[in-house]
Amino acid sequence: MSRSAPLGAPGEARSVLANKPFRRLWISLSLSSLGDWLSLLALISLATILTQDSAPLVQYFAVSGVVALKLAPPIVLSPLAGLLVDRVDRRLTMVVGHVLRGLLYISIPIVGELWWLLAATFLAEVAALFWAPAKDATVPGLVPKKQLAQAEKVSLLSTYGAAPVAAGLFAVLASVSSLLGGLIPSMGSPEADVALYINGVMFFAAAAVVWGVPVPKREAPASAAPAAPAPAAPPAPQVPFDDPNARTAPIPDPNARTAEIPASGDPIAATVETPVLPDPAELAAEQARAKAAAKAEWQKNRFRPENVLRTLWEGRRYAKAAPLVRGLLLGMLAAFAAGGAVVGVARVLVERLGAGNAGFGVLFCAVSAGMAFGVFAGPRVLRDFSRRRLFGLSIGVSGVALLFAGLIPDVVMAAVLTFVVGAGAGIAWAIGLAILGHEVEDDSRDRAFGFLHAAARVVLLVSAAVGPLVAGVIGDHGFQVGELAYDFFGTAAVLIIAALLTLAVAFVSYRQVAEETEVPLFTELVAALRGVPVATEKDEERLPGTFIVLEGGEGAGKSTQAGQLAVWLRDEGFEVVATREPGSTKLGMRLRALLLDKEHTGMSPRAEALLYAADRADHVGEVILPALRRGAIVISDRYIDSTLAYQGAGRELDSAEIERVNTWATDGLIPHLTVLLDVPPDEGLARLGGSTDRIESESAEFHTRVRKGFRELAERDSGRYLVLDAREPQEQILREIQRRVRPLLPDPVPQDAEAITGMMPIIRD
Ligand SMILES: Nc1ncnc2c1ncn2[C@@H]1O[C@H](COP(=O)(O)OP(=O)(O)OP(=O)(O)O)[C@@H](O)[C@H]1O
Ligand SMILES: Cc1cn([C@H]2C[C@H](O)[C@@H](COP(=O)(O)O)O2)c(=O)[nH]c1=O
Repeated sequence: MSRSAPLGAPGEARSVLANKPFRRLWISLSLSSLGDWLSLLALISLATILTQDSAPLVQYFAVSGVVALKLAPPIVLSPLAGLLVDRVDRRLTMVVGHVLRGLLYISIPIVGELWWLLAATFLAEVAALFWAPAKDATVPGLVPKKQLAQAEKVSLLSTYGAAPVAAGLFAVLASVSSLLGGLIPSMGSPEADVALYINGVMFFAAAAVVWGVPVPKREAPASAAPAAPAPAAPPAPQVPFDDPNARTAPIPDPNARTAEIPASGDPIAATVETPVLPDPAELAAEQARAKAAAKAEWQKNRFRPENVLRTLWEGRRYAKAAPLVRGLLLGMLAAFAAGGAVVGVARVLVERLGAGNAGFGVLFCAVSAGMAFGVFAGPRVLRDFSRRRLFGLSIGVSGVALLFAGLIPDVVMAAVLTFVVGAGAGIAWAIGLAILGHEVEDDSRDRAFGFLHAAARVVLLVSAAVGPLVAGVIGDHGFQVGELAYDFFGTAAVLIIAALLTLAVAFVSYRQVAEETEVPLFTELVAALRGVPVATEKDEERLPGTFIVLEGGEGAGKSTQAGQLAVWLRDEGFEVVATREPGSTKLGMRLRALLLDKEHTGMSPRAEALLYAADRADHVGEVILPALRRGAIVISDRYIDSTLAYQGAGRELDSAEIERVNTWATDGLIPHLTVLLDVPPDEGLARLGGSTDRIESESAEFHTRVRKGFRELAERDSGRYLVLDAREPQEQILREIQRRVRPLLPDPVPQDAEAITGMMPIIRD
């Protein structure tokens, strides 16, 4: 998954939903998502009710079984779906999947037996396995490429937004049924049954809606045509694949991300027609080439449903990644585990607290709404507080809330506290994704996010399924201390254990993720709560921006790298000011002309040093400091070290004096990072070609001294320098610079929280 663009204004969401075929698919998805969440609640609840007269351990096992059977199939069996999705009619797959699920859910309350509840849950999930990839493979054919990211986000929003809605609906159903149960005692509490019937109806409605989606016919990939047919050969037929039932005109799909294989299983058979060629051997060779090319193209483009286990296996190296990435992954997964523990034990917990299904709905609603709140509000909370610190802290807050939810046997408190658990997890998820997006290199970002999503699903499954088992093993206990009676439930013990583990992870990831700073945590927190900047001793420490300088001899590639770096950082969403010395201000331009004009050959070295310092003073005052105060990233092509190397080492002036003059000229502003591009002078000068200016035309000895001067400066202050061999390829140099720059960047918190929801792991659909 790429770091997708934010959903943007609601208008953009509307524009993708204005597309009627996609809107139908989305409505179908929303209905089935709502049904999915509702079924999770109803099934857990029904399993608890069906086992209420059995031993507590049986009840815990039943709940755990439902959770496992509901969440495991998409993880374990996803490769199966991949075998079929490119081979069968997608619309039919979606319709049949929905109808089957509807029938299965309706059958559960009719049969009314635990074994069938578990079996039907599993079968419904197997049916869902095929719907999801069929839907995913259909979207690119319905939506223009530029709206694909929006389509994906709209889908994810309705998938996750459905969770609190379903929980609220379930709580309302439970309240209504207990009200009616009070009036008509023989009625019992049929809310779980009713929820499953409603569920069935929702899936039937989803099937009816998706039946009307005009799943586009596909054209054969262009490369499937014979590569170079003889003039007499007819053009390759554009054989439409897919959907014999299509009732509407095929939608042309210039952006198709997917290619389909015909029913025969041979991607080529339908696309290569025998041209009339004079030489049969040549024709056969031609056809073989075309077939191989088309097959390669199909392989490249064919839709691949997510294979969770493979993604996990391929991404295992992230467990050994740098501490920062490791800390982020660990913390985000712990946040998910905390939420999973609540979901797993909530139903039995509320029963112990005497709240029943309504309480379960409220608790589920609280944790899912808390998570949604955290994800949306997280980036806006404590804007002046370090995101890296907030990451660990919010996991810690989740842990503390979970601890109290376990300790206080009260359903109202449990609802409030589980909301806090969800909110903390949501904030950590949002911040973690934003930081991870900047930490991981562009080319491995997709894999890192894929790994995170896959791991999050497994963690959720394990925590939600194992929680009830542990609760069953611990059992429920009552304590009597004098007059005081305290009921301690197995479910509460699970919450406490989960809380302690979450707190331990919060501590570890805080240490790995939070940057080292002299500002104490409490001071920063108080300042952020009051909305004032943290008071520090030195003025420059207050500058929120980042100052990066590129140095080196003539033709080393400074301007090239400065430009590339600026492009990358702007792409990452930062304000970047790319500048250079001498000559970035009005006065500086005149000074540059004076300094580089060969008319002034023989200028006194001190005058030369002072003119460069004058240019720098103006540059710092007019360009660099204002940008750093705004929080921008300033990239300067040359700075003080150039004077130390050229006028100090090159002209053999006293470097301490040069430093003093320049400290005064710049008010002591030093860069956060200086990248030295080291190149032998003759190679660098050869790159420039053409006419030379006053400094470039200095002697070879002069340039050799300059190079040596730069290298000595870097050795003296190696922590602030990155020295690179400027003879390496430009792309490699840029990668090295990016690697070094990443940790210096300000906290990347996107303004659009939707960008983060778009990165939630797909747990269902
Ligand atoms: N790594 C590299 N390998 C080969 N050529 C490069 C490399 N980097 C830049 N160049 C080429 O070298 C030439 C000089 O590059 P550039 O202008 O970026 O250098 P510079 O250090 O800014 O020069 P100046 O000394 O004028 O400030 C350009 O033609 C550029 O394309
Ligand atoms: C800042 C600074 C520069 N120089 C020299 C180095 C170069 O020859 C020119 C600047 O031109 P560029 O090719 O655009 O980099 O000026 C110097 O001698 N001292 C300095 O402080």
